[in-house]
Amino acid sequence: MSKKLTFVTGNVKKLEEIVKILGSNFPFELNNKSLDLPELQGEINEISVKKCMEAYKQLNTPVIVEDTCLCFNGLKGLPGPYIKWFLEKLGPEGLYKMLDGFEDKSAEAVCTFAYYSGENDDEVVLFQGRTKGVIVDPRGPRDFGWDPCFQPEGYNQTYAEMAKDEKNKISHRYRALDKLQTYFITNK
Ligand SMILES: O=c1[nH]c(=O)c2ncn([C@@H]3O[C@H](COP(=O)(O)OP(=O)(O)OP(=O)(O)O)[C@@H](O)[C@H]3O)c2[nH]1
Ligand SMILES: [Mg+2]
Repeated sequence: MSKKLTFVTGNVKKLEEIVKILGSNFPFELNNKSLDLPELQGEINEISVKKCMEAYKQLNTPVIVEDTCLCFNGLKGLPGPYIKWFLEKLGPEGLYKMLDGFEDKSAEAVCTFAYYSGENDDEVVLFQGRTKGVIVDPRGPRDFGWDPCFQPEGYNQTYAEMAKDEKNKISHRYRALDKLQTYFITNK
């Protein structure tokens, strides 16, 4: 019997990338449920665990959630998990300008998937992927969040300027999904 998992996100762009990256190489049926889950403050892993438990509480079925952070090294990791609100208020230009007074423009995109089966004795399992880069004056299409101001290390294009398939080969999300996929393939 194929196990059913529910991926909970309110973000269609995330979902689009996840479906593309996983392709047909995923051993379980993955449904999507769009809920805007409350996110508590704290460290990255703690936020993901709590978000996952909240999803389970609401749906009472095996769940996967994802949380994305954008950490500026010059700001000691901030905005990190709060990037959504900074992006919403400042846009990609504002994110770039935040680093005006800082020589260090380096950053890290961090993607954390959290899975909870709901079974007795099981705990939330985390899968994390990180991609290093620099924050630049925005370039490229505006269809996904802070992509225009994040230029991955070793590239001269921003995430937004790269072809989607190219981003999906090196992104924080790809790296996290790679671990998640391996876990589910070995724990079929
Ligand atoms: O340019 C981008 N490239 C990406 O690859 C990417 N991944 C996430 N984001 C944005 O960063 C914030 C994360 O917050 P977040 O993880 O809480 O997401 P969310 O609230 O939109 O969805 P969810 O929590 O329901 O899954 C939100 O503003 C997302 O739009 C990205 N922007
Ligand atoms: Mg969210």
